[in-house]
Amino acid sequence: MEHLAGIVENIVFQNAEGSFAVFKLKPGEDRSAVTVVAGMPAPLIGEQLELSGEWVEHTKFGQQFKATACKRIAPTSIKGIERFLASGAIKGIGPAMAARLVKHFGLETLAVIEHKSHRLVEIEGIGSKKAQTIHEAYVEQAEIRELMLFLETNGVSGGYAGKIFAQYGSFAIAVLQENPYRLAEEVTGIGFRTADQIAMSLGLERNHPDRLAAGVNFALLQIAQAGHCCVPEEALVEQTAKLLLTDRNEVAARLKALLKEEKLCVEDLHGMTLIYPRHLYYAEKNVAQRLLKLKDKAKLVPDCDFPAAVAGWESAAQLVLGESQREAVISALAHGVLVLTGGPGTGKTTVVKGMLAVLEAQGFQILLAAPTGRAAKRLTEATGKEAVTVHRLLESTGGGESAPRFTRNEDEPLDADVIIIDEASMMDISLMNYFLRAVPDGCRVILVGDIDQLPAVGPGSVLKDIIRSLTIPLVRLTEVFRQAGESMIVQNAHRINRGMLPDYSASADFQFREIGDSAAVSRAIVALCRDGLAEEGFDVRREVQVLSPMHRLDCGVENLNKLLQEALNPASEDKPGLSGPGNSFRLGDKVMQMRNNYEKNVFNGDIGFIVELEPGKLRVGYPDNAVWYEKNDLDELHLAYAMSVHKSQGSEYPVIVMPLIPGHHVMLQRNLLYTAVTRAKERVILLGSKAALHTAVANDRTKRRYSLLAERLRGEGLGC
Ligand SMILES: Nc1ncnc2c1ncn2[C@@H]1O[C@H](COP(=O)(O)OP(=O)(O)OP(=O)(O)O)[C@@H](O)[C@H]1O
Repeated sequence: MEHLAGIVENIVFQNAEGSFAVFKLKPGEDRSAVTVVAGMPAPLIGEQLELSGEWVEHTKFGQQFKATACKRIAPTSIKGIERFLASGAIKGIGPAMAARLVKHFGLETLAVIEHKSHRLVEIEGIGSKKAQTIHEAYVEQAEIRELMLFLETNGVSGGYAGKIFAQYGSFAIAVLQENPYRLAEEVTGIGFRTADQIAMSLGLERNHPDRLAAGVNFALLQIAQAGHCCVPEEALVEQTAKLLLTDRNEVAARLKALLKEEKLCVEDLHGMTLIYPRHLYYAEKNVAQRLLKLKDKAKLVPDCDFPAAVAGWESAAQLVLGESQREAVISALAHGVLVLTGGPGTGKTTVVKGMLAVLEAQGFQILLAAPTGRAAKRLTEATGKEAVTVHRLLESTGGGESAPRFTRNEDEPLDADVIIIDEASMMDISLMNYFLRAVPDGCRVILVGDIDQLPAVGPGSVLKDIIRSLTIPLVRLTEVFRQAGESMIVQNAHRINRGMLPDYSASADFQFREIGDSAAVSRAIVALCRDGLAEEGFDVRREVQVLSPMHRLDCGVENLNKLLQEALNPASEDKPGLSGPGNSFRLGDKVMQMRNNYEKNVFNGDIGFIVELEPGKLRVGYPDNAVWYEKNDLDELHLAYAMSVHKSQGSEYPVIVMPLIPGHHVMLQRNLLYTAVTRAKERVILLGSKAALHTAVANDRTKRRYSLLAERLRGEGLGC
């Protein structure tokens, strides 16, 4: 083991995850800088480091010091102090100010900033307010550096320090020492594994009660992320024990204690014990309760001949409704809660227009909403009546993902007699709960959606469960009203839904391009977007959406995004860039918000473009607002040239391009292909192997999600 000490001169490279950096270190005034490679986040320029490691010879870059341990020391030389201050590490100090400070205070500069900040006013350009800001920024920075060191010593990337500091401030290290698992619950973007790494490094026992409890919660979180509201007890114990590498019996005993303390909830049904996280238990229970209540409590429509009212609208609209369509409009008048489902072109929007007309004629106050901004916009365009997102409807006012705050709730319900939600298949159990809590008694609720599409990304399969319960009035539209030949996309969507291969023989709007290997498919997708579709006049970044069934592999979302970014928005000297975990962003990039952020008022799946980029932060322009992201928030953003089919739900695009390759076999499912195809308005282009297409069409096995909503609606011995 060799040792090397010096001042960081500049950063050559750092990866987005903060786990690897290459930098130049100057070991002394008279020695030239050496290259250091280290598995850690990049240090600050001007920082003094003491490194341990070994000298290695790189075939291309020559001699380098490979550091395995790093100790950071506050800069001690005049030059080091100036470089450190000039690096931008302290808000309010740039290179010119750094030079002035060092010239005036010399080696004492950092001590003055920290302990005698009133003296800073001796420098031209610093008033007492600015002196205070500089002092605070320095102290905070010093604390963050200490926290970074603590994290790195415990085997965790120092890159998390900013987020952790933002949550706990000066108490951060104390919190981590007391119970590191709080990180997983309280700091967004930090999960169980990071917390566990710290705990293990601090010497916590494997079967410590805090660790077992955190493991159970993490396993439950993973289960919820897979779409379940609850999980059989044995499966939870098994998964937790595997995760923690501990004994099953100890996990089972800890789980029993958590249930006794009511930290988790439990339900016994048909000899099966199902465990819930608390919030999902109460959400499911409340959704069932509210639906049953609203179903029977609708304001009556007196003196109205329903069929005559509907016939009146048909003649006014010069349209003859199909039988099921008519039944749907009549049901909207007759029932408190109604589910309307059907595939593309079966007339859901037409029926919604009919419902609006007949319900408005009764003097009802009607609100329209959809789970995503794009779906709400489409509904507005189709009906001519303003529709908003469910979050906007409920007047979201911030809060975390697990505890959002809405102005509208049971105490301040929505002002409406009828609320119609489109794309309701995308509502997970939590959002449905928040929504139904805000619906006043007597108000009608109409849920419109296509149950053959993928279920919501979040937990539950609410719309399917409601239908499965057979307790809520339902109208299913099956007749396709779009003209045959008008759109092969709609015809093919229905073929796929029935398990038949799509017909791509003669139509330009539904194409299948057979390409053998996956790398060639990814290249073909890039060429199609950059050249083919662009030459045809499509605004590729806005009108074409590449979808993929998977995240990994050549044709997965991640790789396609990298290739498409390079092709559609290449790097150039005058285009600034910024790295986040997993993604490097450039001015002009198309990006997607990956989770609900109630503070910023942007939500999972929102798409925008980077409109401004400054050192350490960038701004994304969304259709309705523009939002700044600091470097710490960049894990919330992904490139969106390509996206998963799940994320595309609720949106429509002129052109959909999608790879279908055998390597994606676990995700080759009928409802996934169906969802992808129904996103396209003008053209679908599938590229890949026929075998993969056949597999996707034939595979209608969808995993049932654990949920007891249908059973609760049926009152099967469960409290609700
Ligand atoms: N009863 C009807 N008679 C004639 N045309 C109809 C009828 N119902 C719907 N259509 C027409 O069929 C087409 C599809 O209807 P609509 O847009 O309402 O369906 P949708 O289920 O909302 O479809 P998508 O999900 O694809 O948007 C439209 O052109 C509409 O005008």
